[in-house]
Amino acid sequence: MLALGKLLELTLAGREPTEKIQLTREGARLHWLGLGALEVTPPVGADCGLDLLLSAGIHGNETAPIELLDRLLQRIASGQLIPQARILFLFGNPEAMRRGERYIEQDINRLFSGRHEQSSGPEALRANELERLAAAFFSKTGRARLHYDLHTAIRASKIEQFALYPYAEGRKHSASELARLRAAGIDAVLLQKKVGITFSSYTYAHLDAEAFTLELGKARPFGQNQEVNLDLLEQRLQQLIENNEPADTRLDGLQLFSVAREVIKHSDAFKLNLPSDVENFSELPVGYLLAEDIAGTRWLVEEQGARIIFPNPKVKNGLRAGILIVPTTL
Ligand SMILES: O=C(O)CCC(=O)N[C@@H](CCC(=O)O)C(=O)O
Ligand SMILES: [Zn+2]
Repeated sequence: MLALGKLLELTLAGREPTEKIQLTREGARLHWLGLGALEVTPPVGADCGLDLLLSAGIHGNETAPIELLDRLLQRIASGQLIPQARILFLFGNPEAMRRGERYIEQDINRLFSGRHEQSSGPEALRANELERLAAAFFSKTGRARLHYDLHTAIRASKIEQFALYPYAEGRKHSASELARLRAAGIDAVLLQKKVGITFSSYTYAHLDAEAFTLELGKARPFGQNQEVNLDLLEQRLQQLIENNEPADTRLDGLQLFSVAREVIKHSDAFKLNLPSDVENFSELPVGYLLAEDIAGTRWLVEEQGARIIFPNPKVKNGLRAGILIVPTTL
């Protein structure tokens, strides 16, 4: 296998490879662009016109997707997988990955779409660099652009594998992208209703890519991901890379939700009225007092069929401490 196939090892060791560009025997080109960043170009004449950005490790302790990208890249570097798509592999937060932490100083996934400019520290610098790498990758015209930002969740989930589909003014969510996700084993999709500050929101709203955050199970340390079954997603990604994806337009069984409200923590007085082990997608009855905050602020559930995801009272003030979602249709 080519040495650049060991991007994960290089990233965790903080090492720069001696050779930055290598070619596989089949003519695919691997180009190391910087820490945790590698671009794959298909052999001459084999390019199907898809630009595929695959990122993981935006949160350093979410290791199952990092291991998945490592397997895919190793297969490309050893000639088992011959790419017909351009691919950018990104490991989001290398220092947090080394420490096995979600982040070092601040959540990098709240620093995109220019937010990093109002901030400082390692994550702000890295968010700027990731935006620059993604923008350069998606700068070629006339090509399909797709970004999957792979994550795992802090807590258990009633629906294990789901996606968040960002929002941009005047743009429609794509039914064929939803069908692609369904075939990849995704059971639910949350449609965002406003522009966000996450990595997938940036590539969707600013770089015109189809983009998703994929939540793939519960976060565990490296080597302990046996319970996270990524077989369907892995198979689908390989098919995308090799350009032999079966045409699949069915949405059968895919549950759709839309974001009703983001619960924002305003102060240290914020109190979330949920058990600490509550699962994502737990239903909340109308009238339930979900949270309380400074100056008598109360978050009462008003929506029929509401469910909670990502409840987290420990986030910094000003950030989202949970999302209330409701069932929807396209
Ligand atoms: O489990 C949790 O509470 C968080 C899991 C996670 O990291 N989710 C992403 C979702 C990104 C998005 O909204 O597209 C995040 O919170 O950054
Ligand atoms: Zn995450």
